Amino acid sequence: NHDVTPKTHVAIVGAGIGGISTAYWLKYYLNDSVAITIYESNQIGGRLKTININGDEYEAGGSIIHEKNLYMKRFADELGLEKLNVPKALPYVMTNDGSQTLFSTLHRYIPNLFLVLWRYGLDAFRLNFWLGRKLSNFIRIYDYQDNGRIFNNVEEFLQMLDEDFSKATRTSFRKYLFEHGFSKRFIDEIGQLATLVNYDQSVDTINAFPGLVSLMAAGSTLWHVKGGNHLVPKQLLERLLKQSNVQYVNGYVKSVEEVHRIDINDQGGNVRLSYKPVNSELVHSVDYDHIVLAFPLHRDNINDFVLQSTDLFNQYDYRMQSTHSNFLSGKLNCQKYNLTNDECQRLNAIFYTKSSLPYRAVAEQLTVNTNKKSTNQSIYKIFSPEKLSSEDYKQIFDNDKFQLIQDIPWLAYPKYEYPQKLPPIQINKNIFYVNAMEWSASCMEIEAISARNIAMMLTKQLGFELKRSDKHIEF
Ligand SMILES: CC(C)=CCC/C(C)=C/CC/C(C)=C/CSC[C@H](N)C(=O)O
Repeated sequence: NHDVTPKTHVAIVGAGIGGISTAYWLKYYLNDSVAITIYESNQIGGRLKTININGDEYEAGGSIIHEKNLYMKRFADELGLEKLNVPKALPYVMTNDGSQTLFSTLHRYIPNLFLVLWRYGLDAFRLNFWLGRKLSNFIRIYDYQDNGRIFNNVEEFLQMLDEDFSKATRTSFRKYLFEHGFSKRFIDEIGQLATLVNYDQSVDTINAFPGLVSLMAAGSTLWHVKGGNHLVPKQLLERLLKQSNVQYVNGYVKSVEEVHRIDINDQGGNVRLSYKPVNSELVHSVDYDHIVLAFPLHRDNINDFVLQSTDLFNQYDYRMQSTHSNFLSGKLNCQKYNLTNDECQRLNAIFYTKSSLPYRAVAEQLTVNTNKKSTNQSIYKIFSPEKLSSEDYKQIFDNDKFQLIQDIPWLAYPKYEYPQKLPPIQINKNIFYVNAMEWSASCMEIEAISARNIAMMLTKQLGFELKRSDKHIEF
């Protein structure tokens, strides 16, 4: 019933996948009893974005989704967005520092499975079996959430799925894999490749939970949204805005603070949000019942943002990992790997396992619309922790046969450590923090899981029944 006056007013700060899916789940549970205002100073989609090169779009932010990521799948299906599988068998070379090949899937006649078995022996088999079991434990989350189970902090989330997930946050990925019986070669190559490519950290510095998520991303069926993953938050927002009591404000939120009301009859909100619309210098203040922070709080932004619990954040040094996505056209230098012309033509990616190198991986890009390479020229994306020089590019491409199209620096994900300090999901009674969960491991699905959990916490706190999952929200 759209005439019902909302009982609670919620502000969501951030229109990335975390913020928009929080709005989705809040509407799912509270429908007309909630009024939502979403604030964003930048583009909708946050770290989900594409880049246009000569009329073709390529993923420039979060790019892959696992086949068992059921919330991302649900969103795409409800929006009628097409899911395109990431091709599995694209040939690649793995090298330590570019001077020699450690492993390659370029062989025309020997199946990759044999190559893997030859190099990694039984580790390759055990990995599949073991990861499969870990994945079954992870996907328990969907049943738990469908049945109304809430977790109050990140540690509880990990514990309820698999006790080993929580232990994993306290140890290095190298030690964890070693203790689970994997060989040094497997750890130095497969483990290292997975964590460097997905989180720009080595097996020695990252803790084992994001390590596991990286391995999940390296060895499974993955997909992306046709047209770009950012279409999920963008189109969800468009649909939500057609509902009653959902608003969007293009403004920069400067602060969020609790309001202490002296008069108990004073019915104003509990938390005050101050913001500056993007095209104005005027600061406005609005009171809300609840505020959901849907962007990462870290040591470089926490003090710009007045939050009474900053102490809680300052005592831990939460940092983000800065990453550059460099888009180039060019021709790879294949001589280093003794490849024939034909092999060089087929080569899709080079992965480097030496973490002190200035770059992590170079891969030819597929357009987000066709899932195919550009017909005009080869477009490559190189991940690097710092800005690259032309000398660096010359190590990868044939002589001067390359052109830098764009270097996109971004704060891509948290910098993980062990033991991992995990921020609170509920900062105080009325302020929630969706991105706390990305300090377990950062990916779209974990944001959507976190969003549902917060919507459930709020629904319960307001005294409403949590409905059992009946699959679809009605728009
Ligand atoms: C921990 C276990 C057993 C399962 C995790 C399941 C899961 C959440 C899989 C997601 C894997 C994935 C697609 C990770 C992406 S990592 C960040 C990446 N660089 C990106 O493009 O988003």
